[in-house]
Amino acid sequence: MKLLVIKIATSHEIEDALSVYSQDNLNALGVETRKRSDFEQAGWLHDSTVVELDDIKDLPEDMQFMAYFDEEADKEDLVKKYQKKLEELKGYGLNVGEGEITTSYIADQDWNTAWQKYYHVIDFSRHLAIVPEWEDYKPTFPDQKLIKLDPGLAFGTGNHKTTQLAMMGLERVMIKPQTVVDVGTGSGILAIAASKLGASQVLATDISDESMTAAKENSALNDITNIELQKTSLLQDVKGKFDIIVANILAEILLDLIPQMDEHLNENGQVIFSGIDYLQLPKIEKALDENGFKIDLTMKQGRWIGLGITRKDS
Ligand SMILES: C[S@@+](CC[C@H](N)C(=O)[O-])C[C@H]1O[C@@H](n2cnc3c(N)ncnc32)[C@H](O)[C@@H]1O
Repeated sequence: MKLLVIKIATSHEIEDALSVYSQDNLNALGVETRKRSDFEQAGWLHDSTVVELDDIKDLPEDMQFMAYFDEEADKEDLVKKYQKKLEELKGYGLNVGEGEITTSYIADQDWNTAWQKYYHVIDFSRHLAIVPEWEDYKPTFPDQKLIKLDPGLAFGTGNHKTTQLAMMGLERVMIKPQTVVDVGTGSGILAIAASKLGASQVLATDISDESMTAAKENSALNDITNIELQKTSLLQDVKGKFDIIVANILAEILLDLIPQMDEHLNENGQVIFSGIDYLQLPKIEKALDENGFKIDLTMKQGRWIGLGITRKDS
């Protein structure tokens, strides 16, 4: 079998936006970037070996973004969608660089394992470490909890800044064994983090089949029995109320979640949002205000924003 590769000559400013769009909206099997700054940094780091940038084959002007798809995927349609996305991002005032899109096919014999070389242990905090299934890790603190993970085709390796912001938020708000709903669970990473941090019961929802498979397998990998899965859009058809709602999804989708939150949040409940590009923050603030919520905590990594939210009257 072969893979379709879509390569975009672009700018590092839109790396995260293209990664999330490729995986969430276009179901890419994987994404990869080559940045000029990485090569330049290599020249600095190994100061005994001066890296001659001119000698590097196919050196990106700024960044090359590669997305991998099944060979049956509609190439022309994907190219059109990427062109549209670049236009949209440009409209937000972002630098999209050259924007040239090329396509090719490669044999996929190594793909399933080749990407594993990019995922290593993330010693995330004093409380949590994310450990790929194929790696060994001994915690520095004896009570540091390990999240064992094989993300499969679902989003959520722990490497993404948006996942990390959501985990920071969870660590901040979980102060007793509370109930949690993880909306858009992907690999299940946040649901597992919540369970490991002491949640009494966790519900994880997602619209994608890949996510349901990955989250189920990852719960089992971590010997977790208090995570329930429900395939649905956001909190639609979800029964009951929770102490904590956590959601790492793009802002446009969070806007649909906000009106559903009151019905599913216990008294004094808390909400953690991540996945918000800073340019989209005003829209989120307005929707929260209109729905009776206020922001108590704002976290930022790069251009991504994470929020801690409560009801206005709490
Ligand atoms: C950015 S990923 C986050 C994955 C994981 N929670 C993490 O933090 O790494 C967003 C996830 O939301 C899911 N998603 C997108 N739209 C959704 C919707 N309307 N309802 C439920 N899940 C949705 C996607 O399938 C994807 O798994």
